[in-house]
Amino acid sequence: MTDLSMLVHAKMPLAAWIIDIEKSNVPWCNDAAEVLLADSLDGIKSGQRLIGEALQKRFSLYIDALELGAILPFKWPYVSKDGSRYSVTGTVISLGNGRRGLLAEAHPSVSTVSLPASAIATTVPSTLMQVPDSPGLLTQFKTLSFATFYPHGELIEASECFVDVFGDIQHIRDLFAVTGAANSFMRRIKRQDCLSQEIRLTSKQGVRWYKVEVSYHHSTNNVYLLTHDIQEERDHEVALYRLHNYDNLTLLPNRNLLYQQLESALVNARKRERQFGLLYIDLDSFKVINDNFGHRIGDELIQRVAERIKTCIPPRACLYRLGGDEFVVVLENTNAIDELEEIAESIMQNASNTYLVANMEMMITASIGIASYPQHANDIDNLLKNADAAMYRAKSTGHNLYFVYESHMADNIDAHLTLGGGLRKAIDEEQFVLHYQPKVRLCDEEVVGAEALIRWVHPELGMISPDQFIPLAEESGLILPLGEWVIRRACRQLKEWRESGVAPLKLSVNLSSRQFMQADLVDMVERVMQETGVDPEYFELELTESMLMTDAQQSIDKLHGFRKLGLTLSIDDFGTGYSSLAYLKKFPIQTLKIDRSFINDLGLDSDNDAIVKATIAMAKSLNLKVIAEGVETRTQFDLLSGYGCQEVQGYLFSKPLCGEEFLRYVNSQNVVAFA
Ligand SMILES: Nc1nc2c(ncn2[C@@H]2O[C@H](COP(=O)(O)O[C@H]3[C@@H](O)[C@H](n4cnc5c(=O)[nH]c(N)nc54)O[C@@H]3COP(=O)(O)O)[C@@H](O)[C@H]2O)c(=O)[nH]1
Repeated sequence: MTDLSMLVHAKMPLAAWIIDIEKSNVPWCNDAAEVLLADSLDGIKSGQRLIGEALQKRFSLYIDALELGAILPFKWPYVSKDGSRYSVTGTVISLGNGRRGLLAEAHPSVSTVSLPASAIATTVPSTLMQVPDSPGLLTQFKTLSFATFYPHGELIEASECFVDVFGDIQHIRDLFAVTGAANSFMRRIKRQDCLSQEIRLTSKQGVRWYKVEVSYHHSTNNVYLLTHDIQEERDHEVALYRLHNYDNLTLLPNRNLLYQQLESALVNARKRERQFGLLYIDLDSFKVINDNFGHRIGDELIQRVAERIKTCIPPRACLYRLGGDEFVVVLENTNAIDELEEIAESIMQNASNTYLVANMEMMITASIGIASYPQHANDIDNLLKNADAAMYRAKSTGHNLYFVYESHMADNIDAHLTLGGGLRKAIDEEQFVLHYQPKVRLCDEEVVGAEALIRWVHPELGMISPDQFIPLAEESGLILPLGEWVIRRACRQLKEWRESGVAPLKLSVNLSSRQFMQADLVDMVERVMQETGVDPEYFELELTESMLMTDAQQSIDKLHGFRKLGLTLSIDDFGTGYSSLAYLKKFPIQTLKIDRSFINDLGLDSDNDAIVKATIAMAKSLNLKVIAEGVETRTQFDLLSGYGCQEVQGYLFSKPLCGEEFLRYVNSQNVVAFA
């Protein structure tokens, strides 16, 4: 049982009923009493609940006592059909016109006395106590909030508990904030005789939720009202609703509410022949922030981003957080995709700015996918899937972009998902090859090295890029055997080139983060190098800043392990992560590779130029070699040369080539080196 259901159970209303002593019937009982007394009362029907014969006899004893002037509150045990024990307390109340009744309430009992279920109403009273005579007898009633009214609503009598809760009211309408509500309530009671309802009443504590059980009894012409405060349950229900439907961190509606809004948007759009659309937003490289600064900072950034996105969308659009770094914006009643694109642009311009988090200026960008009903899908699941596919395309094309869905994008995603299944088989069947991209020395344009880049030659899908399957290999853990295969294949290739007389070239391989965390990584590399007999001086590992910063101290130990083997180490994609200068000095690395995002706009964006110049200067001061990746134009090459960069890699010289093509390329370029 959950905490909430236990609480609700504990708050179950007490069973309460009124006994008309003279008529020996029960003019009123609440729902709980109806369940509890089902076996003991004959024909429990509204207004016709008759007391059984045995009970009638016992009551006559009590009536006698009353006539002798004693007002006796009753206490008697009661055992329900399921064996639960209760202590029933009876209190004399006025039924109007000088008639008396007994208001009985059953409290769960801790008593161990076991009595048959039929012992409902009276054994001889266990406690006899003198209480003041009517009026005001009901005021003795301490635990139940109960009141009787004349049919027009004037109060006859209220229990002490009722007065504590609602104050000294004169009329039933005093319980209602609005008179109209009171009148319609009274009309309903007369129509239905009895009703049980959850409503808001004005109490001394303010307006609160109550469960009211009301009964109009024709023979006494009285209205009986019992109230249970259910505000706490309502608060818990609201809290539970919030928990299920809102994101705790950003307080934005979550996936549940997203689906609800999309379902209703779909119904409206179909009915009115309108369109609606959504933007699927995923923050770029958010993992890097979490990994480097911890989840507390990551969470704070997510909150800031959510606030920023909210300011970039029109008031009629709704923002949801799906979890992690994923958000969705829904825009209903739109007739143009342009409107969705405008929102995407506004998010990219405003959200992709700096955020002040924990006294640090942080930058984050977002990739956005757009899909709209009915152009891109006819149902909710496909609409979300297609917006996700467009977002995925934006992410794989570069960051801080948005794409509107096109049908081929879903094919890519489908392929992406089916690739996962084939990966294990592909490793077993060695469906992979390495391609090699030359690294060129700037001063003389000689090829001095290469980067080994994996490709999957899929039997049906053809050549698949590592961007598509490396993340899957990481997720599934298959990156470990795959990574080992890459290192072994690269070492063999290096050995083959050396044996066939190629001048010494430094060959680098990429390590993935999961691979870098592998406990026996250094041992594995050492084993493969010994096995293949490669000269460690010509073998290099490329690692990213985020990998190293995840656990900087452990990284330093691991890097020293590699250095002891004699190989060199390079930081890849430099500038995109968050490595600090202090750590850079401690990492035993030899090379910085400037990320191609800085090279793209070289000469066009003064900020990028400044970053590249500063990186080169810093690398020099740390005695590190600098290589620039993604060099595609002569202008970029010349600028890098002017800034003092030592090596370049990029399409200006060559795309990654298969082993044979690479050899041909090197032979054609390095006339001098391969004498
Ligand atoms: N863990 C491993 N990761 C690997 C391995 N092989 C590759 N990768 C990573 O996959 C990413 C994509 O690689 P790829 O598609 O091979 O792209 C590389 C180059 O083709 C591309 N490049 C190089 N020059 C240019 C250029 O001038 N323009 C341009 N648009 N692209 C260019 O860059 C990729 C190399 O990047 P990097 O590794 O950062 O030097 C990529 O992240 C690979 O790292 C593997 O075996 N294991």
